[in-house]
Amino acid sequence: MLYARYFTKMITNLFGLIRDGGVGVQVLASLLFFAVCATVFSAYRSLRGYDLEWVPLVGRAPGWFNAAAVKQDFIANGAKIIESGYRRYKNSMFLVYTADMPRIVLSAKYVDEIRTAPETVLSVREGMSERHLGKYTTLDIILTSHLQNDVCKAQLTSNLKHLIAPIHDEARFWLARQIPTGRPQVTSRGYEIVLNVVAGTTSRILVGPPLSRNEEWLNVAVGYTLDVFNVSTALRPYPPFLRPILAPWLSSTKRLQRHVQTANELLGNMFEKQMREPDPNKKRLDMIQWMADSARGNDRKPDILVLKLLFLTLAAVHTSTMSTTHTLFDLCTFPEYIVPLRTEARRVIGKHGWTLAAINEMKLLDSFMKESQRINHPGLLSFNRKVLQTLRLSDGTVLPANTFITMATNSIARDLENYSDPDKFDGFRFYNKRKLSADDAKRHQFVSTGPDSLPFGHGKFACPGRFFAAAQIKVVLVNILLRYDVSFSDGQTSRPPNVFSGEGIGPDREQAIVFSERKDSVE
Ligand code: HEM
Repeated sequence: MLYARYFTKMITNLFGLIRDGGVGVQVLASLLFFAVCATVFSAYRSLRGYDLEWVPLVGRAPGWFNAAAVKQDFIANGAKIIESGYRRYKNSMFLVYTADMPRIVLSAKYVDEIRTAPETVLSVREGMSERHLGKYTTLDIILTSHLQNDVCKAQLTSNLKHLIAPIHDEARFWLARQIPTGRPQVTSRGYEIVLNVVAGTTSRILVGPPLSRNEEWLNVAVGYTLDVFNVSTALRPYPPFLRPILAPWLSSTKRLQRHVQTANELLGNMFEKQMREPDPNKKRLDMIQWMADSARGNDRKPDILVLKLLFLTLAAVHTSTMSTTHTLFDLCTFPEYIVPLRTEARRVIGKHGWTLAAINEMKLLDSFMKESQRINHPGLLSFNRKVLQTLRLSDGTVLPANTFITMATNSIARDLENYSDPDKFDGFRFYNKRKLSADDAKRHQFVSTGPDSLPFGHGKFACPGRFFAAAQIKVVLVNILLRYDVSFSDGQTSRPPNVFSGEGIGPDREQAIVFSERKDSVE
Protein backbone atom coordinates (compact mmCIF):
# COMPACT_ATOMS: atom_id res chain seq x y z
CA MET A 1 0.00 0.00 0.00
CA LEU A 2 2.82 2.36 0.86
CA TYR A 3 4.40 1.76 -2.54
CA ALA A 4 1.10 2.29 -4.35
CA ARG A 5 0.66 5.67 -2.61
CA TYR A 6 4.19 6.76 -3.59
CA PHE A 7 3.55 5.79 -7.20
CA THR A 8 0.25 7.65 -7.36
CA LYS A 9 1.76 10.78 -5.83
CA MET A 10 4.80 10.66 -8.07
CA ILE A 11 2.77 10.17 -11.24
CA THR A 12 0.40 12.99 -10.25
CA ASN A 13 3.45 15.25 -9.70
CA LEU A 14 4.92 14.22 -13.03
CA PHE A 15 1.74 14.95 -14.99
CA GLY A 16 1.29 18.17 -13.03
CA LEU A 17 4.76 19.35 -13.99
CA ILE A 18 4.32 18.52 -17.67
CA ARG A 19 0.94 20.32 -17.74
CA ASP A 20 2.43 23.40 -16.10
CA GLY A 21 5.31 23.39 -18.53
CA GLY A 22 7.74 22.93 -15.67
CA VAL A 23 9.54 20.03 -17.33
CA GLY A 24 13.23 19.83 -16.62
CA VAL A 25 15.25 18.77 -13.64
CA GLN A 26 12.13 17.90 -11.69
CA VAL A 27 10.84 15.57 -14.46
CA LEU A 28 14.16 13.81 -14.67
CA ALA A 29 14.26 13.47 -10.89
CA SER A 30 10.76 12.00 -10.94
CA LEU A 31 11.66 9.58 -13.72
CA LEU A 32 14.69 8.47 -11.77
CA PHE A 33 12.57 8.07 -8.67
CA PHE A 34 10.09 6.00 -10.70
CA ALA A 35 12.86 3.72 -11.98
CA VAL A 36 14.30 3.20 -8.50
CA CYS A 37 10.86 2.47 -7.02
CA ALA A 38 10.02 0.01 -9.81
CA THR A 39 13.30 -1.85 -9.26
CA VAL A 40 12.85 -1.94 -5.51
CA PHE A 41 9.22 -3.02 -5.86
CA SER A 42 10.10 -5.83 -8.24
CA ALA A 43 12.95 -7.00 -5.97
CA TYR A 44 10.49 -7.02 -3.06
CA ARG A 45 7.97 -9.03 -5.08
CA SER A 46 10.52 -11.63 -6.04
CA LEU A 47 11.88 -11.80 -2.50
CA ARG A 48 8.45 -12.43 -1.05
CA GLY A 49 7.26 -14.74 -3.84
CA TYR A 50 4.50 -12.16 -4.34
CA ASP A 51 2.89 -14.07 -7.22
CA LEU A 52 2.35 -16.99 -4.86
CA GLU A 53 0.50 -15.13 -2.13
CA TRP A 54 -2.57 -17.29 -2.73
CA VAL A 55 -0.67 -20.46 -1.78
CA PRO A 56 -0.64 -21.07 2.01
CA LEU A 57 2.80 -20.50 3.44
CA VAL A 58 4.41 -23.00 5.82
CA GLY A 59 7.55 -21.97 7.69
CA ARG A 60 9.03 -18.50 7.52
CA ALA A 61 9.07 -16.05 4.61
CA PRO A 62 11.95 -13.68 4.05
CA GLY A 63 11.60 -9.92 4.47
CA TRP A 64 14.18 -7.32 3.55
CA PHE A 65 17.02 -8.34 5.79
CA ASN A 66 16.43 -11.90 6.95
CA ALA A 67 16.65 -13.98 3.73
CA ALA A 68 19.78 -15.76 5.00
CA ALA A 69 18.15 -16.46 8.38
CA VAL A 70 15.10 -18.02 6.68
CA LYS A 71 17.33 -20.30 4.58
CA GLN A 72 19.20 -21.23 7.75
CA ASP A 73 15.91 -21.99 9.47
CA PHE A 74 14.98 -24.40 6.65
CA ILE A 75 18.40 -26.06 6.84
CA ALA A 76 17.89 -26.66 10.58
CA ASN A 77 14.14 -27.42 10.62
CA GLY A 78 13.27 -28.52 7.07
CA ALA A 79 11.91 -31.90 8.18
CA LYS A 80 9.51 -30.37 10.72
CA ILE A 81 8.39 -27.65 8.29
CA ILE A 82 7.65 -30.05 5.43
CA GLU A 83 5.93 -32.59 7.68
CA SER A 84 3.66 -29.95 9.22
CA GLY A 85 2.80 -28.58 5.75
CA TYR A 86 2.08 -32.09 4.49
CA ARG A 87 -0.25 -32.86 7.38
CA ARG A 88 -2.29 -29.71 6.69
CA TYR A 89 -2.21 -29.55 2.89
CA LYS A 90 -1.47 -33.02 1.56
CA ASN A 91 -4.48 -32.84 -0.75
CA SER A 92 -3.68 -29.41 -2.15
CA MET A 93 -0.41 -27.50 -1.90
CA PHE A 94 1.68 -25.21 0.24
CA LEU A 95 4.56 -22.80 -0.22
CA VAL A 96 7.92 -23.27 1.49
CA TYR A 97 11.03 -21.11 1.42
CA THR A 98 13.68 -23.81 1.11
CA ALA A 99 17.44 -23.32 1.29
CA ASP A 100 17.45 -22.41 -2.40
CA MET A 101 14.08 -21.31 -3.83
CA PRO A 102 10.54 -20.80 -2.68
CA ARG A 103 8.85 -24.01 -3.87
CA ILE A 104 5.23 -25.06 -4.18
CA VAL A 105 4.90 -28.44 -2.50
CA LEU A 106 2.18 -30.09 -4.56
CA SER A 107 -0.08 -32.94 -3.52
CA ALA A 108 0.86 -36.30 -5.08
CA LYS A 109 -2.71 -36.43 -6.40
CA TYR A 110 -1.47 -34.23 -9.26
CA VAL A 111 1.50 -36.41 -10.19
CA ASP A 112 -0.24 -38.54 -12.79
CA GLU A 113 -1.67 -35.45 -14.41
CA ILE A 114 1.64 -33.63 -14.74
CA ARG A 115 4.14 -36.45 -15.17
CA THR A 116 3.77 -36.33 -18.96
CA ALA A 117 3.87 -32.53 -19.28
CA PRO A 118 6.30 -31.48 -22.02
CA GLU A 119 9.66 -30.13 -20.99
CA THR A 120 8.74 -26.73 -22.43
CA VAL A 121 6.16 -26.52 -19.62
CA LEU A 122 7.77 -28.37 -16.67
CA SER A 123 11.53 -28.83 -16.71
CA VAL A 124 13.66 -31.03 -14.45
CA ARG A 125 16.85 -29.74 -16.02
CA GLU A 126 16.07 -26.03 -15.72
CA GLY A 127 14.99 -26.59 -12.12
CA MET A 128 18.11 -28.56 -11.24
CA SER A 129 20.50 -26.10 -12.87
CA GLU A 130 18.88 -23.04 -11.33
CA ARG A 131 18.50 -24.48 -7.85
CA HIS A 132 22.14 -25.61 -7.80
CA LEU A 133 23.40 -22.35 -9.34
CA GLY A 134 24.49 -24.08 -12.55
CA LYS A 135 26.42 -21.04 -13.80
CA TYR A 136 28.87 -21.34 -10.90
CA THR A 137 28.80 -25.10 -10.34
CA THR A 138 29.07 -26.30 -14.00
CA LEU A 139 25.68 -28.00 -13.67
CA ASP A 140 24.29 -25.77 -16.42
CA ILE A 141 25.98 -28.27 -18.76
CA ILE A 142 22.79 -30.36 -18.55
CA LEU A 143 20.94 -27.59 -20.39
CA THR A 144 22.81 -28.08 -23.67
CA SER A 145 21.02 -31.36 -24.49
CA HIS A 146 19.45 -34.56 -23.11
CA LEU A 147 22.56 -36.60 -23.81
CA GLN A 148 23.21 -37.39 -20.11
CA ASN A 149 19.66 -38.71 -19.81
CA ASP A 150 19.54 -40.52 -23.17
CA VAL A 151 22.70 -42.59 -22.61
CA CYS A 152 21.33 -43.81 -19.28
CA LYS A 153 17.91 -44.65 -20.70
CA ALA A 154 19.29 -46.35 -23.79
CA GLN A 155 22.82 -47.80 -23.68
CA LEU A 156 23.34 -48.08 -19.90
CA THR A 157 20.06 -49.90 -19.32
CA SER A 158 20.15 -52.07 -22.42
CA ASN A 159 23.73 -53.15 -21.65
CA LEU A 160 22.93 -54.12 -18.06
CA LYS A 161 23.13 -57.82 -18.96
CA HIS A 162 26.79 -57.31 -19.91
CA LEU A 163 27.57 -55.20 -16.86
CA ILE A 164 26.75 -57.49 -13.96
CA ALA A 165 29.97 -59.54 -14.15
CA PRO A 166 32.23 -56.42 -14.41
CA ILE A 167 30.40 -54.73 -11.51
CA HIS A 168 30.83 -57.92 -9.47
CA ASP A 169 34.60 -57.97 -10.25
CA GLU A 170 34.92 -54.38 -9.20
CA ALA A 171 32.87 -54.81 -6.00
CA ARG A 172 35.01 -57.81 -5.00
CA PHE A 173 38.20 -55.88 -5.70
CA TRP A 174 37.21 -52.81 -3.66
CA LEU A 175 35.80 -54.79 -0.75
CA ALA A 176 38.98 -56.86 -0.51
CA ARG A 177 41.02 -53.64 -0.58
CA GLN A 178 39.20 -52.14 2.35
CA ILE A 179 38.46 -55.19 4.43
CA PRO A 180 41.77 -57.05 4.44
CA THR A 181 41.38 -60.84 4.26
CA GLY A 182 42.89 -63.18 6.84
CA ARG A 183 41.64 -61.10 9.79
CA PRO A 184 38.69 -62.55 11.65
CA GLN A 185 37.07 -59.16 12.14
CA VAL A 186 37.47 -55.70 10.67
CA THR A 187 35.64 -52.73 12.17
CA SER A 188 35.34 -49.72 9.93
CA ARG A 189 33.01 -46.83 9.06
CA GLY A 190 30.21 -48.32 6.94
CA TYR A 191 29.61 -45.19 4.87
CA GLU A 192 33.26 -44.85 3.89
CA ILE A 193 33.55 -48.48 2.80
CA VAL A 194 30.37 -48.28 0.75
CA LEU A 195 31.40 -44.94 -0.81
CA ASN A 196 34.69 -46.42 -2.02
CA VAL A 197 33.05 -49.57 -3.40
CA VAL A 198 30.28 -47.61 -5.14
CA ALA A 199 32.73 -45.02 -6.56
CA GLY A 200 34.79 -47.92 -7.93
CA THR A 201 31.90 -49.89 -9.42
CA THR A 202 30.29 -46.75 -10.89
CA SER A 203 33.61 -45.69 -12.39
CA ARG A 204 33.89 -49.03 -14.12
CA ILE A 205 30.82 -48.22 -16.19
CA LEU A 206 31.54 -44.50 -16.53
CA VAL A 207 35.18 -44.49 -17.64
CA GLY A 208 36.10 -48.18 -17.91
CA PRO A 209 39.32 -49.91 -16.87
CA PRO A 210 42.12 -49.12 -16.17
CA LEU A 211 41.11 -45.51 -15.41
CA SER A 212 38.32 -46.70 -13.11
CA ARG A 213 40.98 -47.71 -10.55
CA ASN A 214 43.09 -44.60 -10.94
CA GLU A 215 43.33 -42.67 -7.63
CA GLU A 216 43.29 -39.28 -9.35
CA TRP A 217 40.08 -40.13 -11.19
CA LEU A 218 38.44 -41.59 -8.07
CA ASN A 219 39.21 -38.40 -6.13
CA VAL A 220 37.42 -36.46 -8.87
CA ALA A 221 34.48 -38.90 -8.93
CA VAL A 222 33.89 -38.36 -5.22
CA GLY A 223 35.10 -34.77 -4.78
CA TYR A 224 33.38 -33.10 -7.75
CA THR A 225 29.90 -33.68 -6.30
CA LEU A 226 30.89 -32.47 -2.85
CA ASP A 227 32.33 -29.25 -4.25
CA VAL A 228 29.32 -28.61 -6.49
CA PHE A 229 27.21 -28.58 -3.34
CA ASN A 230 29.83 -26.61 -1.39
CA VAL A 231 29.84 -23.85 -4.02
CA SER A 232 26.07 -23.60 -4.26
CA THR A 233 25.68 -23.67 -0.46
CA ALA A 234 28.26 -20.91 -0.05
CA LEU A 235 26.77 -18.65 -2.73
CA ARG A 236 23.07 -19.10 -2.03
CA PRO A 237 22.79 -16.65 0.88
CA TYR A 238 24.09 -13.82 -1.34
CA PRO A 239 21.91 -11.86 -3.77
CA PRO A 240 22.44 -12.78 -7.46
CA PHE A 241 24.39 -9.61 -8.36
CA LEU A 242 27.08 -10.42 -5.75
CA ARG A 243 27.57 -14.06 -6.79
CA PRO A 244 29.82 -13.50 -9.84
CA ILE A 245 32.05 -11.30 -7.68
CA LEU A 246 32.29 -13.79 -4.80
CA ALA A 247 32.40 -17.12 -6.65
CA PRO A 248 36.01 -16.96 -7.93
CA TRP A 249 37.28 -16.40 -4.39
CA LEU A 250 35.69 -19.45 -2.81
CA SER A 251 38.05 -22.31 -1.99
CA SER A 252 35.31 -24.71 -3.16
CA THR A 253 35.23 -22.98 -6.58
CA LYS A 254 38.98 -23.42 -6.88
CA ARG A 255 38.70 -27.11 -5.96
CA LEU A 256 35.84 -27.55 -8.43
CA GLN A 257 37.94 -26.02 -11.19
CA ARG A 258 40.80 -28.39 -10.35
CA HIS A 259 38.43 -31.40 -10.53
CA VAL A 260 37.23 -30.26 -13.95
CA GLN A 261 40.79 -29.70 -15.12
CA THR A 262 41.91 -33.15 -13.92
CA ALA A 263 38.88 -34.76 -15.56
CA ASN A 264 39.72 -32.98 -18.82
CA GLU A 265 43.31 -34.21 -18.63
CA LEU A 266 42.22 -37.79 -17.93
CA LEU A 267 39.20 -38.06 -20.24
CA GLY A 268 39.56 -35.37 -22.91
CA ASN A 269 41.80 -37.44 -25.21
CA MET A 270 39.70 -40.55 -24.70
CA PHE A 271 36.59 -38.73 -25.95
CA GLU A 272 38.55 -37.09 -28.75
CA LYS A 273 39.93 -40.42 -29.95
CA GLN A 274 36.59 -42.19 -29.65
CA MET A 275 34.91 -39.53 -31.81
CA ARG A 276 37.75 -39.19 -34.33
CA GLU A 277 38.45 -42.87 -34.97
CA PRO A 278 35.41 -44.89 -33.92
CA ASP A 279 36.30 -48.58 -34.27
CA PRO A 280 33.14 -50.69 -34.64
CA ASN A 281 35.17 -53.83 -33.88
CA LYS A 282 36.53 -52.55 -30.59
CA LYS A 283 33.58 -51.25 -28.62
CA ARG A 284 34.19 -50.21 -25.05
CA LEU A 285 31.55 -51.07 -22.46
CA ASP A 286 31.31 -47.66 -20.79
CA MET A 287 29.96 -44.12 -20.94
CA ILE A 288 32.98 -42.87 -22.92
CA GLN A 289 31.84 -45.08 -25.80
CA TRP A 290 28.12 -44.41 -25.43
CA MET A 291 28.45 -40.64 -25.11
CA ALA A 292 30.87 -40.39 -28.02
CA ASP A 293 28.49 -42.53 -30.13
CA SER A 294 25.40 -40.46 -29.26
CA ALA A 295 26.71 -36.89 -29.04
CA ARG A 296 25.42 -34.62 -31.79
CA GLY A 297 26.11 -31.04 -32.88
CA ASN A 298 27.68 -28.85 -30.21
CA ASP A 299 27.94 -31.74 -27.77
CA ARG A 300 30.69 -33.30 -29.93
CA LYS A 301 33.39 -31.50 -28.00
CA PRO A 302 35.55 -33.28 -25.41
CA ASP A 303 35.20 -30.52 -22.79
CA ILE A 304 31.39 -30.65 -23.02
CA LEU A 305 31.35 -34.44 -22.80
CA VAL A 306 33.70 -34.34 -19.80
CA LEU A 307 31.30 -32.01 -17.93
CA LYS A 308 28.32 -34.18 -18.82
CA LEU A 309 30.15 -37.25 -17.58
CA LEU A 310 30.97 -35.40 -14.36
CA PHE A 311 27.26 -34.68 -14.00
CA LEU A 312 26.65 -38.44 -14.18
CA THR A 313 29.11 -39.04 -11.33
CA LEU A 314 27.08 -36.51 -9.33
CA ALA A 315 23.79 -38.22 -10.19
CA ALA A 316 25.13 -41.72 -9.49
CA VAL A 317 27.83 -42.01 -6.82
CA HIS A 318 26.42 -40.33 -3.72
CA THR A 319 22.79 -41.35 -4.30
CA SER A 320 23.67 -45.05 -4.63
CA THR A 321 26.14 -44.80 -1.72
CA MET A 322 23.37 -43.46 0.55
CA SER A 323 20.93 -46.19 -0.47
CA THR A 324 23.49 -48.97 0.00
CA THR A 325 24.65 -47.62 3.37
CA HIS A 326 21.07 -47.36 4.65
CA THR A 327 20.41 -50.96 3.58
CA LEU A 328 23.61 -52.14 5.26
CA PHE A 329 22.55 -50.39 8.49
CA ASP A 330 19.14 -52.10 8.23
CA LEU A 331 20.81 -55.51 7.83
CA CYS A 332 22.65 -54.85 11.11
CA THR A 333 19.47 -53.60 12.79
CA PHE A 334 17.29 -56.51 11.63
CA PRO A 335 19.72 -59.47 11.48
CA GLU A 336 16.80 -61.91 11.18
CA TYR A 337 16.67 -61.00 7.46
CA ILE A 338 20.29 -61.94 6.78
CA VAL A 339 19.82 -65.70 6.43
CA PRO A 340 16.83 -65.56 4.01
CA LEU A 341 18.59 -62.92 1.89
CA ARG A 342 21.83 -64.89 1.81
CA THR A 343 19.95 -68.10 0.96
CA GLU A 344 18.14 -66.37 -1.90
CA ALA A 345 21.41 -64.93 -3.26
CA ARG A 346 23.16 -68.31 -3.12
CA ARG A 347 20.24 -70.01 -4.87
CA VAL A 348 19.92 -67.57 -7.78
CA ILE A 349 23.65 -67.18 -8.32
CA GLY A 350 24.01 -70.97 -8.21
CA LYS A 351 21.34 -71.17 -10.90
CA HIS A 352 22.33 -68.26 -13.17
CA GLY A 353 25.83 -67.15 -12.09
CA TRP A 354 26.53 -63.40 -11.77
CA THR A 355 24.02 -62.40 -14.44
CA LEU A 356 21.08 -60.07 -14.86
CA ALA A 357 18.76 -63.07 -14.58
CA ALA A 358 20.13 -63.69 -11.07
CA ILE A 359 19.79 -60.00 -10.15
CA ASN A 360 16.17 -59.96 -11.33
CA GLU A 361 15.38 -63.05 -9.26
CA MET A 362 16.62 -61.46 -6.03
CA LYS A 363 13.09 -60.47 -5.08
CA LEU A 364 13.53 -60.63 -1.31
CA LEU A 365 16.57 -58.36 -1.53
CA ASP A 366 14.72 -56.03 -3.91
CA SER A 367 11.95 -55.71 -1.33
CA PHE A 368 14.37 -55.19 1.56
CA MET A 369 16.14 -52.41 -0.38
CA LYS A 370 12.86 -50.72 -1.26
CA GLU A 371 11.66 -50.84 2.35
CA SER A 372 14.99 -49.41 3.50
CA GLN A 373 14.63 -46.61 0.95
CA ARG A 374 11.00 -45.99 1.98
CA ILE A 375 11.98 -45.48 5.61
CA ASN A 376 15.27 -43.74 4.82
CA HIS A 377 14.36 -41.53 1.92
CA PRO A 378 17.08 -39.85 -0.16
CA GLY A 379 15.50 -36.52 0.76
CA LEU A 380 12.39 -34.74 2.00
CA LEU A 381 11.43 -33.58 -1.49
CA SER A 382 11.46 -35.01 -5.00
CA PHE A 383 9.75 -34.54 -8.37
CA ASN A 384 11.35 -31.11 -8.63
CA ARG A 385 10.44 -29.06 -11.69
CA LYS A 386 10.65 -25.46 -12.86
CA VAL A 387 7.39 -24.25 -14.37
CA LEU A 388 8.39 -22.67 -17.67
CA GLN A 389 4.86 -21.91 -18.91
CA THR A 390 1.85 -21.24 -16.71
CA LEU A 391 0.02 -24.53 -16.27
CA ARG A 392 -3.69 -24.88 -15.46
CA LEU A 393 -4.51 -28.21 -13.78
CA SER A 394 -7.81 -30.05 -14.30
CA ASP A 395 -9.28 -28.75 -11.01
CA GLY A 396 -8.54 -25.14 -12.03
CA THR A 397 -5.37 -24.81 -9.95
CA VAL A 398 -2.83 -22.60 -11.72
CA LEU A 399 0.91 -23.09 -11.48
CA PRO A 400 2.42 -19.78 -12.59
CA ALA A 401 5.40 -19.63 -14.95
CA ASN A 402 8.81 -19.23 -13.27
CA THR A 403 7.79 -20.96 -10.06
CA PHE A 404 9.31 -24.20 -8.75
CA ILE A 405 7.26 -27.22 -7.79
CA THR A 406 8.13 -30.30 -5.75
CA MET A 407 6.49 -33.14 -3.76
CA ALA A 408 6.90 -34.14 -0.12
CA THR A 409 8.13 -37.60 -1.02
CA ASN A 410 9.44 -38.54 2.44
CA SER A 411 6.11 -37.70 4.11
CA ILE A 412 4.24 -39.55 1.33
CA ALA A 413 6.32 -42.67 2.02
CA ARG A 414 5.38 -42.57 5.74
CA ASP A 415 1.67 -41.85 5.24
CA LEU A 416 -0.78 -44.38 6.71
CA GLU A 417 -3.02 -43.82 3.69
CA ASN A 418 -0.25 -45.22 1.48
CA TYR A 419 1.34 -47.87 3.72
CA SER A 420 -0.05 -49.90 6.60
CA ASP A 421 1.94 -49.53 9.82
CA PRO A 422 4.14 -47.00 8.00
CA ASP A 423 6.77 -46.52 10.71
CA LYS A 424 7.45 -50.23 11.03
CA PHE A 425 10.34 -51.71 9.03
CA ASP A 426 8.89 -54.69 7.19
CA GLY A 427 11.67 -55.98 4.95
CA PHE A 428 9.41 -58.22 2.89
CA ARG A 429 6.52 -55.72 2.62
CA PHE A 430 7.04 -55.22 -1.11
CA TYR A 431 7.81 -58.88 -1.78
CA ASN A 432 4.40 -59.74 -0.30
CA LYS A 433 2.68 -57.00 -2.31
CA ARG A 434 4.33 -58.28 -5.49
CA LYS A 435 2.71 -61.69 -4.98
CA LEU A 436 -0.82 -60.23 -5.14
CA SER A 437 -1.19 -59.88 -8.93
CA ALA A 438 0.76 -59.46 -12.17
CA ASP A 439 0.17 -55.72 -11.93
CA ASP A 440 1.42 -55.62 -8.32
CA ALA A 441 4.47 -57.65 -9.33
CA LYS A 442 5.48 -54.69 -11.53
CA ARG A 443 4.30 -51.87 -9.24
CA HIS A 444 6.31 -52.77 -6.16
CA GLN A 445 9.83 -53.25 -7.45
CA PHE A 446 12.75 -51.15 -6.24
CA VAL A 447 12.79 -49.35 -9.61
CA SER A 448 9.00 -48.83 -9.83
CA THR A 449 7.73 -45.29 -9.40
CA GLY A 450 4.24 -44.00 -8.64
CA PRO A 451 2.30 -41.42 -6.60
CA ASP A 452 3.13 -43.29 -3.37
CA SER A 453 6.76 -44.04 -4.30
CA LEU A 454 8.72 -41.04 -5.54
CA PRO A 455 12.37 -41.43 -4.48
CA PHE A 456 13.31 -41.73 -8.18
CA GLY A 457 10.77 -39.12 -9.31
CA HIS A 458 8.08 -40.29 -11.70
CA GLY A 459 7.01 -40.10 -15.33
CA LYS A 460 8.91 -39.13 -18.45
CA PHE A 461 11.83 -37.68 -16.52
CA ALA A 462 12.07 -40.20 -13.67
CA CYS A 463 15.66 -41.18 -12.85
CA PRO A 464 17.01 -42.93 -15.96
CA GLY A 465 19.85 -44.54 -13.97
CA ARG A 466 17.66 -46.43 -11.50
CA PHE A 467 17.87 -49.81 -13.27
CA PHE A 468 21.64 -49.65 -13.10
CA ALA A 469 21.47 -48.37 -9.50
CA ALA A 470 19.28 -51.30 -8.42
CA ALA A 471 21.60 -53.86 -10.03
CA GLN A 472 24.72 -52.25 -8.62
CA ILE A 473 23.36 -52.00 -5.07
CA LYS A 474 22.34 -55.67 -5.20
CA VAL A 475 25.77 -56.77 -6.43
CA VAL A 476 27.52 -54.82 -3.67
CA LEU A 477 25.19 -56.06 -0.91
CA VAL A 478 25.33 -59.69 -2.05
CA ASN A 479 29.12 -59.54 -2.14
CA ILE A 480 28.98 -58.37 1.47
CA LEU A 481 26.35 -60.94 2.53
CA LEU A 482 28.17 -63.90 0.99
CA ARG A 483 31.56 -62.98 2.37
CA TYR A 484 30.91 -61.46 5.79
CA ASP A 485 28.66 -61.44 8.80
CA VAL A 486 27.85 -57.82 9.53
CA SER A 487 26.81 -56.13 12.75
CA PHE A 488 27.15 -52.92 14.72
CA SER A 489 29.88 -52.98 17.33
CA ASP A 490 29.67 -53.20 21.13
CA GLY A 491 26.20 -54.68 21.39
CA GLN A 492 24.53 -51.79 19.55
CA THR A 493 21.19 -53.07 18.23
CA SER A 494 19.51 -50.07 16.62
CA ARG A 495 20.68 -47.94 13.74
CA PRO A 496 21.84 -44.40 14.42
CA PRO A 497 19.34 -41.63 13.63
CA ASN A 498 19.57 -40.22 10.13
CA VAL A 499 21.17 -36.85 9.58
CA PHE A 500 18.78 -34.15 8.35
CA SER A 501 20.05 -30.98 6.74
CA GLY A 502 17.68 -28.82 4.72
CA GLU A 503 15.90 -31.22 2.39
CA GLY A 504 18.71 -33.80 2.56
CA ILE A 505 18.48 -37.01 4.58
CA GLY A 506 21.61 -39.10 4.96
CA PRO A 507 22.96 -42.00 7.01
CA ASP A 508 25.32 -41.35 9.91
CA ARG A 509 28.75 -41.26 8.26
CA GLU A 510 30.59 -42.18 11.47
CA GLN A 511 28.69 -45.41 12.21
CA ALA A 512 31.09 -48.34 12.56
CA ILE A 513 30.27 -51.75 11.08
CA VAL A 514 31.93 -55.01 12.12
CA PHE A 515 32.74 -57.25 9.14
CA SER A 516 33.47 -60.83 10.24
CA GLU A 517 34.78 -63.02 7.45
CA ARG A 518 32.63 -66.12 6.93
CA LYS A 519 34.28 -69.53 6.76
CA ASP A 520 31.99 -70.52 3.88
CA SER A 521 32.44 -67.24 1.99
CA VAL A 522 31.52 -67.52 -1.68
CA GLU A 523 33.22 -65.89 -4.68
C1 HEM B 1 19.62 -44.81 -5.42
C2 HEM B 1 20.18 -44.09 -6.35
C3 HEM B 1 19.51 -42.95 -7.08
C4 HEM B 1 18.48 -42.13 -6.71
C5 HEM B 1 17.70 -42.14 -5.38
C6 HEM B 1 18.23 -41.22 -7.81
C7 HEM B 1 17.23 -40.24 -7.82
C8 HEM B 1 16.99 -39.40 -8.89
C9 HEM B 1 15.91 -38.43 -8.93
C10 HEM B 1 14.90 -38.17 -7.82
C11 HEM B 1 15.98 -37.79 -10.12
C12 HEM B 1 15.02 -36.70 -10.62
C13 HEM B 1 13.83 -37.37 -11.30
C14 HEM B 1 12.51 -36.65 -11.20
O1 HEM B 1 12.43 -35.64 -10.52
O2 HEM B 1 11.47 -37.11 -11.79
C15 HEM B 1 17.12 -38.33 -10.83
C16 HEM B 1 17.55 -37.89 -12.04
C17 HEM B 1 18.63 -38.41 -12.71
N1 HEM B 1 19.36 -39.52 -12.36
FE1 HEM B 1 19.14 -40.60 -10.68
N2 HEM B 1 19.12 -41.50 -8.81
C18 HEM B 1 19.91 -42.54 -8.42
C19 HEM B 1 20.92 -43.15 -9.15
C20 HEM B 1 21.31 -42.77 -10.42
C21 HEM B 1 22.36 -43.39 -11.17
C22 HEM B 1 23.17 -44.59 -10.71
C23 HEM B 1 22.45 -42.70 -12.36
C24 HEM B 1 23.38 -42.92 -13.53
C25 HEM B 1 24.23 -43.86 -13.69
C26 HEM B 1 21.46 -41.64 -12.34
C27 HEM B 1 21.25 -40.74 -13.35
C28 HEM B 1 20.31 -39.72 -13.32
C29 HEM B 1 20.20 -38.70 -14.35
C30 HEM B 1 21.06 -38.57 -15.60
C31 HEM B 1 19.15 -37.87 -13.97
C32 HEM B 1 18.71 -36.58 -14.64
C33 HEM B 1 17.59 -36.76 -15.58
C34 HEM B 1 17.40 -35.53 -16.44
O3 HEM B 1 18.35 -34.89 -16.90
O4 HEM B 1 16.22 -35.27 -16.67
N3 HEM B 1 20.79 -41.71 -11.15
N4 HEM B 1 17.70 -39.32 -10.07
